[in-house]
Amino acid sequence: MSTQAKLPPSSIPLFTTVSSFREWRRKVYDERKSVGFVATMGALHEGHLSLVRKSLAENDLTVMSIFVNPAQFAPHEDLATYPRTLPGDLELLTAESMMVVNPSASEPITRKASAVFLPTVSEMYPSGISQDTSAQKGAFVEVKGYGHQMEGQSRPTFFRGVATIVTKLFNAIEVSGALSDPFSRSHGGARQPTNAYFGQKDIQQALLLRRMCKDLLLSHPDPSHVHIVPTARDPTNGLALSSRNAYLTSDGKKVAPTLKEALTAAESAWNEGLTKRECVLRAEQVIDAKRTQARSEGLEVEMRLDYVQLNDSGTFEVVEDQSRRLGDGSDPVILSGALWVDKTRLIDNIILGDQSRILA
Ligand SMILES: Nc1ncnc2c1ncn2[C@@H]1O[C@H](COP(=O)(O)OP(=O)(O)OP(=O)(O)O)[C@@H](O)[C@H]1O
Ligand SMILES: CC(C)(CO)[C@@H](O)C(=O)[O-]
Ligand code: BAL
Repeated sequence: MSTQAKLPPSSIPLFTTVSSFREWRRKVYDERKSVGFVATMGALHEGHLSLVRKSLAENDLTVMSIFVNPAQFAPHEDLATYPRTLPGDLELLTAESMMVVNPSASEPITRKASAVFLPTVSEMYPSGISQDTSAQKGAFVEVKGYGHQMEGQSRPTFFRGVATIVTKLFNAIEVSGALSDPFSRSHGGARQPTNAYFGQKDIQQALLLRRMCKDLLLSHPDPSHVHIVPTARDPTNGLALSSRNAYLTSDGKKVAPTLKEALTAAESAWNEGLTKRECVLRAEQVIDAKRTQARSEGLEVEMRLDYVQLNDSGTFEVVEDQSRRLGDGSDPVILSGALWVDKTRLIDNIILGDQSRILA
């Protein structure tokens, strides 16, 4: 099944071309299997594995893609140095298994990941890909009006790159199932994955992708099959797990949890009824205090706050004050932030209001 000589050994089938992947997908379509899809850039950690576990629990089969997508990195960003750890990733994924009770079988069955899609850059971008958007050729997907706030303010070309690659990945898993087929109808046509799983850590990305599925009238997944899974954290200090945490120095690791602490302080301020400005001030105070402490302890680390923001989770528009009431049936508010620790950019968020309206 493996189509590339240099791939590490793997008991999970690996596919590097769209055609070989689709062949596999067609076969499982014919076998009437539901498929869960977890898109990643590799360098796997517990956060990725939490998405895999949810998919294993909810689908017959689980597929992961590992692809470091050049189009979502700006020219000055870390495409060249992004951690690439395929052998370790495959070991972690292979170790994941889940017992599930299948009503049609007498014994519980064990589910494991069923396939990994590892395309090359030229497979995903047949017209080539430049990180300079003005030099790009080919088709791209933009979700207008939802990509310039929060992360998009600091990374203006990021969401265009993400929306484009995720559309391609969804399409790569397409099979031409007959829409008249009853199984196909109940699974939205079986042309794209049954369920897709994204992490809350990248909340704007996940919500924007839901919006994209809605606006492009995608049926597989339709927006209700785009699931958002809570952020997995380091249990000792609350730091959101992230592949880029691997860049942190030992001093950097000591201050990295400050972002979550700052957001928690802002959350308390919000719960006291304060305005956005006051909430942001609280967060900044936490970071300033940690910077002072780090200096006094002789840590060699620089911290620079990129932003702390409050945004409506439906529109992404900035929420200025409590006149935007929670609990009145309206969309929750996202309290999010980005912090540079030396050259590592950390992001995190807290959902204010009814999380169940977003996480599912
Ligand atoms: N801590 C986490 N908890 C839950 N999901 C996560 C976590 N970290 C990443 N994910 C999700 O895993 C998927 C793949 O993410 P990706 O491969 O970019 O990893 P990452 O750790 O977010 O990397 P980076 O450091 O580049 O942000 C995304 O849907 C992302 O939101
Ligand atoms: C969704 C994604 C795999 C697209 O490249 C990436 O942005 C990520 O890993 O979060
Ligand atoms: N986890 C989001 C991918 C990125 O920052 O490029």
